[in-house]
Amino acid sequence: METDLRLESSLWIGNKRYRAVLTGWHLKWTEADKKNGDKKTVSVPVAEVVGVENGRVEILPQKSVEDTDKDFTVFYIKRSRSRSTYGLLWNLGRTQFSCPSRVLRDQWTNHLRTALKTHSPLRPHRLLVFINPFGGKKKGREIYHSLVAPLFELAGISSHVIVTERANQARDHLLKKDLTGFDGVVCVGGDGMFSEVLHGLIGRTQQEAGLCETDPAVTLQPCPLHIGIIPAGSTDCVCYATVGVIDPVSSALHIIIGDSQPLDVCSVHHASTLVRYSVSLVGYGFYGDVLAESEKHRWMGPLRYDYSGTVVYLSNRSYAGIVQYLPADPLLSSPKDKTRCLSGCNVCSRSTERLFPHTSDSGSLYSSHFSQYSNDSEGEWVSVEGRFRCVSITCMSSSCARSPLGLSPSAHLADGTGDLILVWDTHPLSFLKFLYRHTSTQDQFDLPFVEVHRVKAVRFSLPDGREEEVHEGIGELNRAIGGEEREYVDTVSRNGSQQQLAQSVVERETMNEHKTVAPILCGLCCKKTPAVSVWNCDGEILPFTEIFCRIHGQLVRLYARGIEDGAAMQNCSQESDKNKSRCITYK
Ligand SMILES: Nc1ncnc2c1ncn2[C@@H]1O[C@H](COP(=O)(O)OP(=O)(O)OP(=O)(O)O)[C@@H](O)[C@H]1O
Ligand SMILES: CCCCCCCCCCCCC/C=C/[C@@H](O)[C@H](CO)NC(C)=O
Ligand SMILES: [Ca+2]
Repeated sequence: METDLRLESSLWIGNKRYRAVLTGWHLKWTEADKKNGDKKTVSVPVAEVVGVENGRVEILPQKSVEDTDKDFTVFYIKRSRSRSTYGLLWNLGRTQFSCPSRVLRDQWTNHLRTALKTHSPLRPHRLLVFINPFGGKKKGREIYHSLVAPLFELAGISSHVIVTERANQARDHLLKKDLTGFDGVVCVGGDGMFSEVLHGLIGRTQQEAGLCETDPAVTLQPCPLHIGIIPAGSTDCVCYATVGVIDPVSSALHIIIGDSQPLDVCSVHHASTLVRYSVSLVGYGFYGDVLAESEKHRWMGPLRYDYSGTVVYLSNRSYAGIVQYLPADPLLSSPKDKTRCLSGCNVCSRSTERLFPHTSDSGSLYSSHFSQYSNDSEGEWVSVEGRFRCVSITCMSSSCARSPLGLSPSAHLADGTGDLILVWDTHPLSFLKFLYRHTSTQDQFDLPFVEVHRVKAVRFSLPDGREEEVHEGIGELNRAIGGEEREYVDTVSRNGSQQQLAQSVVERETMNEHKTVAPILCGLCCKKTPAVSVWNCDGEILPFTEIFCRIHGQLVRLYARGIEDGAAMQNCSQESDKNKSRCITYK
């Protein structure tokens, strides 16, 4: 294969002559009329070529084509460091080559296109795109049409675009409609929009596999379709933690080249109900209260979280609870080992082998069942009880612009575990120190009132009698402010079979808002600390307090590759001559 695709000739860029070589894996060009020592080689991996066009072509900010018959243009990925974040920005690099003849030009474009097909098997051909026109700063449509669609067109990807008209439209579409022919699903929006796609795809996959999602002991089937995220929300935590930057062009390029990042998913259950799935934060106490408070101030846009964080901090609350957890194998990794899960992470790669032992490559992953849960039951549960400022479970670092290293900086995207962070009740200033450390590089776990455990499952319950106390409190408050009593659990019909799914607070517009914000109102207006908080599940409020969480290793795959280590890529420029050419594109 390698020899078939090899092509070598002189090509011109402007008025300079280059020796260009296509080896199958790389396209390289070296200035020809320079002394050996001054020769610089640019090397682009074929896997990072975005498209090849005849003529002299430009795409962004506007498409322009000069249709000459001896020229061709190669578009590829070019990295640059982002000033504000840890990861690398991906931009569209472009080089226009001139050939001595049309025949040679056609040979180059044909060889390059064949090399692309051969070496990038996961590149999508057809995508289903959901745009939330109201997410974040309400720029989803503009972002997609001006920055993303031209790149998809260049890469030959056809997209079916749906601009949503209501919450949960994307989830319902994925649960019920024909998905034949699509390679992946793209969401343009924030974490809430991603969550819709996550629920739709996981639900659809289990439905087709005949598996019951409500049973926490069931080994769920990994989803066959990849998910792409074009960030256009308020927090965009999932995008930040899996790509390292919030940048629609970088994300579009990861989708185009068919990057593949497995992701752990936490299923949250109450009694015999599946409540929701989460990939980032399942948080009780501070993070739940901040979310409930922020829902009242949606009109503030992304700023609502800062405002609500301050209000909730000042209300100085802690909550009683019993936390039980099933520790993960401490020999594999630790949340305090100060490592970071970066692109090509060894801990995650070894987990793939452990979770899917019968598969040597990711392609056959979807046909395998993993027996993780039966192993889980061999572990010993640990139980703690007391008053907590917050209890958080996160399957990944949950980094975002507010917290660049995240809630748990050493958490892994795809190791089949989550990190349980217990913040015991403490003095308000000590808690502020804990919160502040999220925004810096200081260790938020190096505090006497904070514990962190790597876990496979967690159960949270209230001390005896508290659950009734809560419901009475909320009921009384509702009666006082004119709210209605209503059951939270919704019944969703899927393919004729009735399946219980806790109602998402995405549908909060149609819900009794007083119920979800009742504890907050209690705290602020009635000057009485509520007995319970609410759970924040990836930005949605859960309708239950007592929950059971289980981590499902690598249940979905994103068009991403984890965070590329900017510092390591930068060091490439100091590499030995042998590696230098490989590194030039990283500068
Ligand atoms: N057309 C629509 N009208 C109203 N709500 C919608 C619509 N489309 C999607 N939604 C819902 O809007 C919610 C918020 O959207 P999204 O996540 O895109 O933005 P965000 O909340 O600003 O960002 P983040 O979740 O990152 O904080 C989602 O939970 C989604 O279900
Ligand atoms: C007194 C001011 C307090 C400032 C607190 C700073 C701490 C920042 C920690 C941010 C963690 C965000 C975790 C991500 C959660 C997402 O899943 C979710 C959905 O987008 N976002 C939110 C805000 O709940
Ligand atoms: Ca994990």
